[in-house]
Amino acid sequence: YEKFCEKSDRGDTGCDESPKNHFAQDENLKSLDVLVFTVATNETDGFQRYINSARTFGIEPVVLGKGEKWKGGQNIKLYAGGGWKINLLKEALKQYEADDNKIILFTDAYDVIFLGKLSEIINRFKATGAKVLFGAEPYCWPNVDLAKEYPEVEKGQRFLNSGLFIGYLPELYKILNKAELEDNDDDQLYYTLAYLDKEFRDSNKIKLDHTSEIFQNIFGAANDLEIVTINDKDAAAETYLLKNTKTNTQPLVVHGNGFSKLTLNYLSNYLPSGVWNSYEGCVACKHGEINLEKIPRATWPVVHMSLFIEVNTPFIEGFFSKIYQLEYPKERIHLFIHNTMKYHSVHVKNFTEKFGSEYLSLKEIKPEDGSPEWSARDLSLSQCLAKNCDLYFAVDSTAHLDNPFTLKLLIEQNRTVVAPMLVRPGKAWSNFWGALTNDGFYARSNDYMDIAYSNKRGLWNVPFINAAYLVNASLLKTYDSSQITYNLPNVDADMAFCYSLRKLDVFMYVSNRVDFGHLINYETYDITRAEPDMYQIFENEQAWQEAFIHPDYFDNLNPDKKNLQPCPDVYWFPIVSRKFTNALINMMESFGKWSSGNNEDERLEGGYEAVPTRDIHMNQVGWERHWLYFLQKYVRPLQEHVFLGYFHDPPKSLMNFVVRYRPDEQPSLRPHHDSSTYTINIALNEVGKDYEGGGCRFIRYNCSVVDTQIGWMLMHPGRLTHYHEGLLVTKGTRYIMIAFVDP
Ligand SMILES: O=C(O)CCC(=O)C(=O)O
Ligand SMILES: [Fe+2]
Repeated sequence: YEKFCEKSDRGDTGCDESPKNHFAQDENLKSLDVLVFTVATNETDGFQRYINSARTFGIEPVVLGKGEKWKGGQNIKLYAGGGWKINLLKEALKQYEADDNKIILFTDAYDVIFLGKLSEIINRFKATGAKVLFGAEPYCWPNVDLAKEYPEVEKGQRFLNSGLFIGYLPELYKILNKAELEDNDDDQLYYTLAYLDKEFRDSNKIKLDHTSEIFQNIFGAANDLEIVTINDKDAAAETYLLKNTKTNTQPLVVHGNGFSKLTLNYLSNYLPSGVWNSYEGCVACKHGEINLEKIPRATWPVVHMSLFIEVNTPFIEGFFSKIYQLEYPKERIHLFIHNTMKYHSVHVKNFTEKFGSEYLSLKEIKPEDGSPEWSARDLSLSQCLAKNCDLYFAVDSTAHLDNPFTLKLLIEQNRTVVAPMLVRPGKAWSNFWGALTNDGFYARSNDYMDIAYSNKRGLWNVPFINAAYLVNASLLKTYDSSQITYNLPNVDADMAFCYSLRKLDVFMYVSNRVDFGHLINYETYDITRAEPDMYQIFENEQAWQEAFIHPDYFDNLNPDKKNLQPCPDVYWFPIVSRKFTNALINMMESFGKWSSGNNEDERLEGGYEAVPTRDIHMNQVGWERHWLYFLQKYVRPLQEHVFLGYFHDPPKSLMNFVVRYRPDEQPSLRPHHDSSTYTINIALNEVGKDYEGGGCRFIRYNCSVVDTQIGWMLMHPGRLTHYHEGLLVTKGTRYIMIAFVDP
């Protein structure tokens, strides 16, 4: 399938296709009489990786079978191919028949990478004394019964693998012509029988690379392999080598045969040395990138953006606003929304009614439609094709794309499948898996934590992604809907999808080259509460702050900023957002059990309140822990900022409540001291609009704050100096949030 790089009608896309490797120059390459052959019908991700690794060392393999239909039989999944590979090679070598010194290196393509120079490969080959050398593996395949016919070995692997071999042309040619074989016969069996013919083996000096001097087949040997890091003081960056710790060798060609493809994918994040290093991050991820800025916006790829709301999700408004803020022309985006949650119908409606018409098209699947996740996801893939999309972009409601350039950057990355790395902040939970168990479930790779915490940045080939990812639609056009699907019995939709991609050897990349955003934790979300997002301060701190803290809050702490002081030692700060003030009022009014305003108060330890208000305590709505955390995290720093030298962490507060003043209920509060070291008093609604009158008067200073600002907080000492009263509310309802800190 095509990449944008190869689209001629897109003009100069800034594609950089050729890997450059400055330290791997092979000076001896030209003098070598070697030909490198491989077989590949399609330019898959694996093929691209193979070619890139070859070019790193200046190797240009001859690709046989390019563009043809695979004729190598059924066993493509287990071993890279069949007899067809042999017949292709035999045909290709015909033209060289008389050439005695010529050396032929054959490798599979999709699951192979080069780790070293061709001249070094030749040197090591010559040192073996073999005329033809095959790679070795621990399994006798495809015919186990032949195992006993193999010579015993002291060290290394005993059996032949046909994915990697090297030989002089005459001897190799003899092997290729030893017997007839059909295109769909097994190539490994063919070579095995040639090898097991002792007389033939000896006369043609056919050997196996038992100890992986050159060839490393991974299957069955993954535990023997280790990536070694070499920090050379004089080098610009560290180098990486593959080491076989069992044989103590450093192989030069590595083959992810059988079920070891994922191991090869892991290794190829670091190998060949130069694709990634800790100074520059990923070097290889620049290959094939495009630059959208070089293309007129009106011709930017058409994206089918599919949003999935499969769980009740905190901060869904934030989710939608980040989707809306993505830096991409909306007239190039088809929007598809699958919502299974009735609770979110109103949020979806708010978004689509306001912004839906800006998109190229809009399709919505509602909870009433009752379609299961996999079918909605499969449908969205086929919608993408029906709309002739260039790209498919899936985003789950738990994925907050904080970086507005996310979509654009992913497109520019220009990979078949790429996900922006998203994590639950401070947690190891992310939207990718570094490794898989044998039965396809989560396993942790060695580098998982380093990637999840962005200690290592790059573009990582991984076996599982979810929550947000971009798929090049040419992939969807290449395979049919039974091959790429979210529908698989007994597995959830994401796992089914990734399984289909793995089966097709499509690479899934996750990028943390920059910060893209974060994941929402939905596990404790309780939609039976009024304002459930308010209760998410612990689970989703970052989103909570974004939603509920005043946009100017952090400016309060700026040393150059003069904090407002409307009365002596009464400080005034913006602290919470309108979302917060609305939510807190709603929490209290939904609960509704306002106190009587009498002195008797059974909520208090002493049962008596000298200066009662009409109020509801935070613990009555199950929000006390949250409030105390808010005090510690957002209020305490302000206190330390203005009342110097007083430290009390965490702040204590027993009395935390919302007060309601009304002309016909309790309209004012008589002069009093608070039993606090300091008191905070947050205005929850708007004077002049929601009520008239009100405010707080500090009697000793004859100073009143009456022009209170919604979301702003007064902070004042509680005792002795700051004798105060609540002024009369003459109309409407006034709400304030009060806490007596450090009583
Ligand atoms: O109405 C005001 O702003 C003051 C309230 C107050 O002093 C209190 O609740 O202790
Ligand atoms: Fe007070």
